[in-house]
Amino acid sequence: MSTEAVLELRTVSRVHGDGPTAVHALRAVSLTLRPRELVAVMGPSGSGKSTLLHLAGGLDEPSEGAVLVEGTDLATLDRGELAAVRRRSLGYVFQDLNLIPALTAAENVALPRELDGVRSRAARAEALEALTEVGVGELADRFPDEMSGGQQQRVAIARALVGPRRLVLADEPTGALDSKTGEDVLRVLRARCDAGASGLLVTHEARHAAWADRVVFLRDGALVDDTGIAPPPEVLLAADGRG
Ligand SMILES: Nc1ncnc2c1ncn2[C@@H]1O[C@H](COP(=O)(O)OP(=O)(O)OP(=O)(O)O)[C@@H](O)[C@H]1O
Repeated sequence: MSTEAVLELRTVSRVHGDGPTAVHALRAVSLTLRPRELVAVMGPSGSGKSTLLHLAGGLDEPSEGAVLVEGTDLATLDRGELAAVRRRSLGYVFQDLNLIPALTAAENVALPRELDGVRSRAARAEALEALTEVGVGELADRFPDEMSGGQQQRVAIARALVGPRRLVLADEPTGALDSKTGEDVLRVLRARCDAGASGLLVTHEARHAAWADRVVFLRDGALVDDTGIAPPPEVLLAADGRG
């Protein structure tokens, strides 16, 4: 297994606007994710967590610094190439799931693969595999409104993981799920990282961050700890009991 960084942020800053009203959403953040690593990002509201995730996923561009996905600086890519990296290497799980209501679970999961040129029969097979991996294989032919919130969330994770993607970006993926279902979703994410992917997980909850290998903290756009040495005590306690 390669130990090359799957994601590397090199002294990345993001400033919105300019002059006295400029907002420094991120300040000189450096962060490296290696294969199999799940890193949690915590910090108060407005500290820059979503901005970090958007930059990592090529949905936003840094004002300074560089974002590298599997060794490629995203700034060197044209629009088409960036779109291809986003489809092939990256998976997103956001709070609003963005499942397409008119498509079944399997069709939702297969869609990004078909957009990437995979034949529909092969894309469906990949989708079934991804759905089975997250424990909802038997719901493949149901529509989103025929599933519970937790089941829909698993479908969204399957869609983020389908095919050869190696980097999963999750912004509060447990959203409004009850705590049991939320834990299940994190267990799936953890298992996927153990199987070779890398994950960046934004969360407000220390017990969710406990699933991560490392926890990094943002404050006013700056990383205040990237060592994992000094997370809050509750994170350490919870990590000990990780299932
Ligand atoms: N498009 C934008 N224009 C101006 N300011 C922005 C923009 N996007 C984000 N910001 C500002 O950048 C800062 C970081 O925002 P971000 O959404 O990354 O924080 P967050 O930690 O994810 O917050 P939350 O936990 O509330 O979701 C905030 O001050 C926010 O108001």
